[in-house]
Amino acid sequence: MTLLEIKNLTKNFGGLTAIQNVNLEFHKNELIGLIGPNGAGKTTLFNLLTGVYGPTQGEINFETANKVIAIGGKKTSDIAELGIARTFQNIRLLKDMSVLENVAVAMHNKYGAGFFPTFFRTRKFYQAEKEVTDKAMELLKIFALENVVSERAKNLSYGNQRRLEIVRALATEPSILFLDEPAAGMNPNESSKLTKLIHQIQKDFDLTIVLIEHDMSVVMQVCERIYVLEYGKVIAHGTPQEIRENDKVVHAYLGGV
Ligand SMILES: Nc1ncnc2c1ncn2[C@@H]1O[C@H](COP(=O)(O)OP(=O)(O)OP(=O)(O)O)[C@@H](O)[C@H]1O
Repeated sequence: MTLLEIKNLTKNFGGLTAIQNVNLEFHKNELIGLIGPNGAGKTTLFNLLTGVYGPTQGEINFETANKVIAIGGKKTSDIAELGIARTFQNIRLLKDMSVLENVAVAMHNKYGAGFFPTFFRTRKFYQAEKEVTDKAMELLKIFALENVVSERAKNLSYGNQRRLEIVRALATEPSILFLDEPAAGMNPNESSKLTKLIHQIQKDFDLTIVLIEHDMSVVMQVCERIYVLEYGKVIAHGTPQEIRENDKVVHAYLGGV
């Protein structure tokens, strides 16, 4: 079943067309890879899907609560509220806050107790606070971060910062999660562990995950379907096996060598 559909999507930056007439769809509960050479338009596509940019042309339709909503050009916060979450290529954490606080802030909208209970510290306030902490701890455990909950985010290792970013995105209880190079900068062992974890959470949380990743072994291992972008266009789409054997893809990556 289609969760998110993109129709004839185009994004121009002045004279440069970063996304050109792209059509694609993401289904419920699948893990999709988005690959392509540097500058192909992968991050721009994520930015269009999460409201960082508005489209120059085209439609982005997202299904939620049995309704289809056009989200192209909507504000980032409105899109997040609909159940669309993401991580960034450059890690964006609240660096001076603790690991637990980072997750709690991300959950704030969903579990916030409101002004009155918060100001007067009512039972509802303490109940909401406990709910947030329990839920945050549950997620942090899955990502093996439960022993560093009091650390400031900036003091975590690079790999743990990346994992915390994913926890923050999951804390918003999304139905679709966009991960922009989650394993970038990790060593092969860390990267392989994270890949398995992403696969696991996609199943356990009934999530749709779209993954931008340069490491082909990662993409080929876990993704059910793959879209390949080059110069802002979809040049191929299919199963890992089909993509591996696609001449256009081989050409795009190897430059016809
Ligand atoms: N805000 C912007 N203003 C102008 N040009 C931009 C902007 N954002 C992206 N571009 C251009 O759009 C094209 C696509 O960039 P994008 O970052 O989406 O590619 P990418 O596939 O994510 O690349 P990489 O794998 O290197 O991260 C590039 O030519 C880039 O320079």
